Amino acid sequence: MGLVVKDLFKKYGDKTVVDHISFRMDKPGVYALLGTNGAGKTTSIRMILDMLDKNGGEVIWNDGPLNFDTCNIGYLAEERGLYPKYSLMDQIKYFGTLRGVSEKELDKKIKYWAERLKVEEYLYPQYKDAVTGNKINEHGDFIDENGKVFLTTEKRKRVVKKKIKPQSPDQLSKGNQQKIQFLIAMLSDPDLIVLDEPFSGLDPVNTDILKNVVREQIDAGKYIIMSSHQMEVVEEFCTDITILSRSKAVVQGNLNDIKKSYGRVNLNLKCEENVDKYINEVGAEIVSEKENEYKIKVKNDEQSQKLLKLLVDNKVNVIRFDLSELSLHEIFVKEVGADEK
Ligand SMILES: Nc1ncnc2c1ncn2[C@@H]1O[C@H](COP(=O)(O)OP(=O)(O)OP(=O)(O)O)[C@@H](O)[C@H]1O
Repeated sequence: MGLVVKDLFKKYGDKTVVDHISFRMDKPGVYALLGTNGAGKTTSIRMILDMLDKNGGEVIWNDGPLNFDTCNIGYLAEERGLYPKYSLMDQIKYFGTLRGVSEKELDKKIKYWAERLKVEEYLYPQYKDAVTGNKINEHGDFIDENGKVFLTTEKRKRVVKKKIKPQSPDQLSKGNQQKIQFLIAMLSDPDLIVLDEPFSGLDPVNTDILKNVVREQIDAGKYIIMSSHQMEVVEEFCTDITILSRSKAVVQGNLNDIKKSYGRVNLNLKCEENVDKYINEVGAEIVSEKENEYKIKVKNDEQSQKLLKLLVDNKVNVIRFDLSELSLHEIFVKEVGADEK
């Protein structure tokens, strides 16, 4: 069981845009496909999903070729894919049916995901009191932003309902369109979830909503491929990565192993006095310093231990001596930055 991507190759005219990319997912989890703009992530994803012809390579899902017939796929594309003028609900139902969700199931699933992603107000009729403009439920009770009743119809003198129509995609913000497309991707309860820039355009609250859903899907044993420029978010989820640069894989493998291979080279040091001279003596690099609190780049463990010994021997009061590995962001910049110059 799993996904195998072998030797993917794509050319447009003379230009190679995906140059022999291979990776595999033997178990559920998140695989991150990272890279600079134009590195070939979206093209790779489309070839993996059999939405774009390849010039070479193959993609295998559970011992057979991968496509929308052989695998229950949920795909969130990078670009907006909704028809601007048609009703959102009609489109969601249309795409849900295309993905094989039965009509009976569809309404329940849409309702569930609309609640989870907090997009109900764009999909279902909303009611307002025509006199006060206050939000009311279908019985005429006053409700707050979370739909909680705070004044019942019995206690109110009169009820004047005004129905607000659900919206069409062109009336939605970029982030809400993104959430609707994510909702569509999740309708079939997919086994393979492919998210191309899932967090782009989302505010921190909605980013958290989506992160929670991703966590849940990981726990449910789903295979997830994620492409993103937001390294901190990807780092939270992924176990394995490929970093693409100019169509080629420049870094690939298990993220922990990759981090280990660079060593613990980030040192946060806090002392009770200025220790520039000791840091310079061992040849480490001061990245920043504020009130005797240093961010330092060391070459290796030997250099950091030498510094610690020097501080202790000279009776410096050390408040913090904290070594850590490179972040994914730093690895990305290190590997791809040189290529881009
Ligand atoms: N239909 C096409 N015809 C010609 N070139 C194309 C076509 N589609 C993509 N490309 C080129 O292929 C390369 C890879 O594009 P792709 O969209 O896969 O990059 P990406 O890594 O997803 O970038 P981004 O992070 O900016 O979305 C780019 O140089 C792009 O210009």
